[in-house]
Formats: sequence, structure tokens, C-alpha cells
Amino acid sequence: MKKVLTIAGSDSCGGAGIQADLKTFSAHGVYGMSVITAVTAQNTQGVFGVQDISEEIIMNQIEVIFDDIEVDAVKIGMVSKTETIKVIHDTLRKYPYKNLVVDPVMVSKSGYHLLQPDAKKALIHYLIPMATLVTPNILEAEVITGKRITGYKDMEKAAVEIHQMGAQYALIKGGHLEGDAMDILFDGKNVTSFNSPRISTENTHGTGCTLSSAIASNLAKGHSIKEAIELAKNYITMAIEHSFSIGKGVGPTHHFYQLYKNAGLL
Ligand SMILES: Nc1ncnc2c1ncn2[C@@H]1O[C@H](COP(=O)(O)OP(=O)(O)OP(=O)(O)O)[C@@H](O)[C@H]1O
Ligand SMILES: Cc1ncc(COP(=O)(O)O)c(N)n1
Repeated sequence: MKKVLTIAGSDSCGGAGIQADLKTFSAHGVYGMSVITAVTAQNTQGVFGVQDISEEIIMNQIEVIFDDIEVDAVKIGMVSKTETIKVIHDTLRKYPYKNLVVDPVMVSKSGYHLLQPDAKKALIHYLIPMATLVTPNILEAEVITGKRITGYKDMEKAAVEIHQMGAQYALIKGGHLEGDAMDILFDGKNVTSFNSPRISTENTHGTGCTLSSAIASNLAKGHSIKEAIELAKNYITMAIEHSFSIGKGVGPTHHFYQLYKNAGLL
């Protein structure tokens, strides 16, 4: 079985972060492992507190996994602060990591800064050059490039620029623009777009976490970058189509819809 590691924050309500990543890994039939960078007190209405995990324990978690287990892909999500970014960078570099998907999480859908504003430079400097793929949403791509993005052409330019910063591939996610949900990949030579109709729902908590984990799972299974994204895009579209409400705010996507349906549970 392929083994995939997420390095990210815990979301107590289970819609985003480590919890979304592990659900996505399971639904893809890969074995999921986690390095927790921060614990958030979070529900469908917002983020109400964050406890960062010490650098020492982050380093320990990464080391014990890589010393023991062959890791087929890694996904990085919420990294919170500069010290966390540096320790992830320094520790991962000691190992032959592969298929590294960096989701540069900055602000939650509810508006909470999951990345401290002064850590943006470190994320760009340390994590982007290590990445096989970087998956910013529109706001994150604007912060990384320092340029406004209002449509397709700007997304294309941002993808090229992020590739030039050292990432092998860059995928700009268009979930926050109007119209179809269109994501743009630059692979170093060509631009490819991945489109789906926009689904009208409030329940999109953790869509970015899910997409990046689905891509990491597909890369671990040996798919090419374009296949990995195409399959992940189909997965997130289905997960959003069957998203549901669990509280008073933004609900999660549905990871096991196909499994439950096939088992006659839905
Ligand atoms: N309403 C929607 N209908 C269909 N696809 C969507 C919708 N919203 C987002 N997507 C898709 O979901 C994926 C994640 O994109 P999005 O821009 O929401 O990422 P994100 O902001 O990083 O997510 P999050 O921070 O919630 O984890 C992309 O493939 C995007 O196109
Ligand atoms: C631990 C953690 N990681 C990532 C997100 C981003 O997800 P969203 O933008 O849907 O709030 C989150 N809310 N919490």
C-alpha cells in the first residue's frame, strides 16, 4: 500500500486540516500518516484558538516517520509561523522525500490568519523551492506574487511566476473567482486548465486541503501530474456536490459518498 504523509494543523471540527487530509487518503486507498504543526479550536463558524506545536516535536514526528517508513508522497498544509516552516524545511531536507505538495494555507474561509503575516516570506523562501507542486488559491497566489489576480490571464501569469520561484509545478485554484471553478496548472512549459461547473453550496470547508491531499494520493499511486490533478478535481467536485451541513456555519465536504453509496448506506 502507498503511504502518504500530511504535515498540517488539526481542525477540531474535522472539515479541514489533518482530519480532511486523512479522510481523503483513506478514500483514495492510501495509508495516511500525520505530523501535527498546530492544534486549532475550530468549528463550522470559525477558528477560536490556536496552539502551535513545538519545533522539537515537529522535528521528532518527521524524523521517526522517515527513519522507519518509506513515504510515497507528502502534503504540507497549515504551517502557522516562521519557526515551524524552518524546522519542516531543515528536517525534510535530510530525507529523500518525493511528491511534495505544498498547499500554502494563509487565511481560513472564516477569515482567521492560520499563517502569521510575518511568516509569508519564510513560506515563499523555504517551502516553495522544495515543492513538486504548490496549490495556492487566488488570495494566496496574490500574496506570493505580490500581484492582483482578477481572471484567467492573471492566474496563468501567477502560475508561471510561482514555477520560477522554484516549484516544479504550480496550480492556481479558482474556487474564489466567479463563474466555473477553474484551476490553472503551469508545468514549466504549458498551461493546462481544469474546469468544473460551480456548485452552489455554503458547505466548502476544507476544499483546498482535500484537493491537495487527493493530488498527493494520486502522485503516490504513480499518476502523472496532470492525471493526479484531473482525478483530484473530479474527487473534490463530487465531495462538494455531496457536502452537508453539520452545524450553524460552513459545513464539510463528503469524502465517503461513493463508498457509502456502493455499500447501500445512502
Ligand atoms: N463552489 C464550488 N464548486 C465547484 N468547485 C469548487 C467550488 N469551490 C471551490 N471549488 C474547487 O475546490 C478546489 C479548492 O479550491 P479553493 O479555491 O476553494 O481552495 P482553498 O481556498 O484553498 O480552500 P480551503 O482554504 O477552503 O481549504 C478547487 O479545485 C476549486 O476549483
Ligand atoms: C487546520 C486548518 N487547516 C486549513 C484550513 C483551511 O480551510 P478553510 O479555508 O476551508 O477554512 C483550516 N480552516 N484549518
